[in-house]
Amino acid sequence: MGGYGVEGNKPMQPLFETKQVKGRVAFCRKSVNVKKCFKSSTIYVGICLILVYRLKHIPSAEEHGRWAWTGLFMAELWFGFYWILTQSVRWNVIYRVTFKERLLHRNADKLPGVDIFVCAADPTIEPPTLVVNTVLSAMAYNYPTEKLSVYISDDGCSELTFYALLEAPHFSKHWIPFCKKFKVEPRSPEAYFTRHIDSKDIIFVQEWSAVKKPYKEMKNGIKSMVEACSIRREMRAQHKGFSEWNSKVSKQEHQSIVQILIAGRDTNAVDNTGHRLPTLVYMAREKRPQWHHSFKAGAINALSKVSSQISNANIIHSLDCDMYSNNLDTIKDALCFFMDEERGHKVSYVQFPQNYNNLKKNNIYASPRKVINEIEVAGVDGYGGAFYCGMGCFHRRESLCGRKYSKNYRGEWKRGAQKNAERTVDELEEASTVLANCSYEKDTLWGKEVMTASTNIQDKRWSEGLFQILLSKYCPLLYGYGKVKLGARLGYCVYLVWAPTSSPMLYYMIVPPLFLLHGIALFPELSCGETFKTWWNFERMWMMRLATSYLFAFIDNLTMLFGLSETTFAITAKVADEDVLKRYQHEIIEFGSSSLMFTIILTLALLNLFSSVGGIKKVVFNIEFRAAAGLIPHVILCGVTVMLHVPVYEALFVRNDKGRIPSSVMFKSIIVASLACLMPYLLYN
Ligand SMILES: O=c1ccn([C@@H]2O[C@H](COP(=O)(O)OP(=O)(O)O[C@H]3O[C@H](CO)[C@@H](O)[C@H](O)[C@H]3O)[C@@H](O)[C@H]2O)c(=O)[nH]1
Ligand SMILES: [Mn+2]
Repeated sequence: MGGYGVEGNKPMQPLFETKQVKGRVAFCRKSVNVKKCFKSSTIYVGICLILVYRLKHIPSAEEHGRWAWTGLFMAELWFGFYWILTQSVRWNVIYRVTFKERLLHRNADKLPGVDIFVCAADPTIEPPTLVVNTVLSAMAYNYPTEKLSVYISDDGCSELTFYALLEAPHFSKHWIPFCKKFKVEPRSPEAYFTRHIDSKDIIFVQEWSAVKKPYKEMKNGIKSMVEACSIRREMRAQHKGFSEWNSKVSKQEHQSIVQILIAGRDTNAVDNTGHRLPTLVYMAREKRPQWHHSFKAGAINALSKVSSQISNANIIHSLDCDMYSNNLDTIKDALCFFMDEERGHKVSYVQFPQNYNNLKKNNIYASPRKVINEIEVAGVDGYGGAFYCGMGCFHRRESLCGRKYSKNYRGEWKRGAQKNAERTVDELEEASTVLANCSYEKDTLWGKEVMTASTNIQDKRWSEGLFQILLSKYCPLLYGYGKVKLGARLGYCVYLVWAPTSSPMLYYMIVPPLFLLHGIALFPELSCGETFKTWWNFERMWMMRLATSYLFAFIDNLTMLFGLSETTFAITAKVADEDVLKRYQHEIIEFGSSSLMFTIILTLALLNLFSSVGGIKKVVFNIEFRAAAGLIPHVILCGVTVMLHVPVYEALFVRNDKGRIPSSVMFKSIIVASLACLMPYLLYN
């Protein structure tokens, strides 16, 4: 490229800029000041003092509680370590700003092709309407449609999902021009139409209704098909694709299917205003019981091969079937990073933050998204690190296919699928179907280089996968040594150690209450932004997550390590029944299932309740005040735990909706908690 980095005689302006969050300690975006710095130093000193105290006062071998004391020391050591990890991502938070006008000004004629992958896996928990909405949102991105291709991977191999996708081309003819004309946001029709519109512009209101009508028809059509659980005869006859679904096809076992629903170069595939529609492809990769399908990673892998035959775009963007971009220009934002003349070649992928749009004010389930997105991800970025979170990521196809970074390589943006210009749709389908076969990867590097990345299900799956990375040769602390800054490596570890952190937390929730009941002191004698509720909810959920999901993940990892079990991928449900939604609106937590998770939570809650009551009794009636004083911190610790668990007691004693704790869980927990309470008596009397 002639005159690289220079436009005319002036130096070229960058396509993105980096902004440092002012001050060094970004605990919270706005309040960055000396007070916070002071706070973190005090916490640090506090942690050190606790550890010193523990070491100096280890009970002698004859005294009670020596092992418990040592255990608490270990737990506190771990918490201290964890706290230091979390600090690493708070000292160098940066934000990136893009300049899309400059991008278009300099690259209008050489914008690259973009292949968007949408993954779906189960037609019951990921309803076809949901999938089709995500697909439509991707088709309607504000980007030249002839450069856009949307691929859907259906791991559920469901003809209902296929049917829903056949509807997408029709509706997109209304939807895409409407979006472009009125700069609609978000571009998922469902999300858009459920919003309240308040416009006096008559033309807009008319067109709004004119688009909503076919949307409703499409939605109802899909709904009735799903309810009937089968495709009507006359529908089947309309598309050759249905012939793939014969009696032998099941979710676990079937041949590969590739159907091009809109061929991008088909000049008849245009919207209502005569503009070309983006390419749309349905794929269900082959599944055979004897081949491991590697879950979502396997799906992405198959999609990248299939798409290489059809559109072969330089940029790959992946979305989960329940997600959509809330910004119409997301693609251009990503391109500002890839196409920056100075630094673009150093960028292998661009990850956008993932958010949920129905979080309530007090965030009852304490989704850590805000902290992750606004601080931790940006904090790791400050050290030159980047998270890959799955959906919402843009990759260079080349780096996804294993090309190694080289200082001088710039890549060629205008590539694309010219090689396919001569082939017919049938030929393309045939060629790419082979690529979605299980055996295609045999003895090749496909899929071997890709690591299978592995609410409660999500927490467990994540913490499990992350802990696996910690134990693997890719552990950032070691693998990144000399390549990535220490700050980033520590930052990655904040997540990787979720699962093992469950042990010290459980220890803290079980041992001190038991010793309190028995009157043995384990603590020194007493000498304590967002809504308070949000913070409080956060502490509660953090405790519960550690004690359940992360614990399960920890155990699963250990059993896997010893070859006793295999990786699984439990897909998160994307629909909730109305009752549940109503309770969620009122910020009431769900406990209404008899899973082991709730038994553990309730047992711990009861244990702490019993112990606090017993402990308070001891402190009040203890004649020797010095002995009682040592118990006061216990009472406080258990008291705080009890207060954190108030919603659990409510769900047990007060509530009578369907989200309350089932009696089977209650009985189990009472028995276990009572037995645990008797333990100190059995041990020490
Ligand atoms: O065998 C499978 C299993 C899952 N999926 C798809 O993978 C996506 C993620 O599954 P989901 O159950 O929704 O997981 P979440 O925990 O909600 O997803 C988060 O966590 C995943 C990793 O655990 C990331 O890949 C996602 O991008 C991220 O949003 C969904 O679109 C699924 O359809 C498949 O395609 N094949
Ligand atoms: Mn999901």
